[in-house]
Amino acid sequence: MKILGLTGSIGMGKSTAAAMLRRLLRVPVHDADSTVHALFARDGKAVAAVDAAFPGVVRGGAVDRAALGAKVFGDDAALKTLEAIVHPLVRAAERDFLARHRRRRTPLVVLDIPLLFETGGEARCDVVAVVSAPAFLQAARVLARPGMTRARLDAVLAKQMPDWQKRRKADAVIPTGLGKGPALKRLKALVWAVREGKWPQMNTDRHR
Ligand SMILES: CC(C)(COP(=O)(O)OP(=O)(O)OC[C@H]1O[C@@H](n2cnc3c(N)ncnc32)[C@H](O)[C@@H]1O)[C@@H](O)C(=O)NCCC(=O)NCCS
Ligand SMILES: Nc1ncnc2c1ncn2[C@@H]1O[C@H](COP(=O)(O)OP(=O)(O)OP(=O)(O)O)[C@@H](O)[C@H]1O
Repeated sequence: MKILGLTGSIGMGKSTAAAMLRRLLRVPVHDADSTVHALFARDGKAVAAVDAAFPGVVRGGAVDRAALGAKVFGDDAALKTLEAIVHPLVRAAERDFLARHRRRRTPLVVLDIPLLFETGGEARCDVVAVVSAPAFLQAARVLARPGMTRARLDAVLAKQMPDWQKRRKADAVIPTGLGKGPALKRLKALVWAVREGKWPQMNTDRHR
């Protein structure tokens, strides 16, 4: 089974690319962000631990993500505490997903992980694709979200590897600044190449 890692900085179009892979190209996708959302929902596995570490952010039995985000982006120690709670649970869900698809002999799966390079996740992938768009488009997309401010965007960006570095480490770059058609075309070509074993044309930087 081949594992394609999908990553990209905030607002670069990762969720859109993941939806294309899943719905249009029929590749099973494991989405780290939605795993986190499930862990934080009512009865989610991380609710009690988050409540203990960040009093006041659990409301009605679920984690208020906006309130938690306001506490952790800009406070390195708090973000580390949160990551220590969340990341092992996300990894466990990912392991279950991979084991299920290995049993089914699925030829190709996607791991959609926002912090793939930041957490060394490329070691678990055969090929890594990065979604990327110019910074002005990224900012416009993110600032259009309700409750988002320039300061919050800067605080998140400060905790992520810069886009240029991700592009340099990736095996493939999916442009998302040119519209959905070109992004889908590139994803389609990539999926075909990985399935056929015509990839990777190894990016040696990644393996140094
Ligand atoms: C702080 C939280 C509650 C904010 O939730 P919210 O729904 O408002 O935002 P969302 O999850 O969509 O993230 C917004 C952007 O921030 C980025 N981001 C999220 N967590 C981190 C982090 N630990 N470091 C850097 N960037 C991050 C995401 O990639 C995304 O681009 C949430 O992001 C979270 O729990 N983060 C810690 C867990 C984590 O590391 N998740 C990343 C993938 S496992
Ligand atoms: N290929 C594309 N062409 C045009 N618009 C796009 C493309 N990909 C994404 N977008 C738009 O950019 C915005 C952000 O996309 P998306 O939610 O997929 O980003 P993301 O990387 O998942 O963000 P985050 O990491 O913050 O969750 C959305 O409004 C989406 O419609």
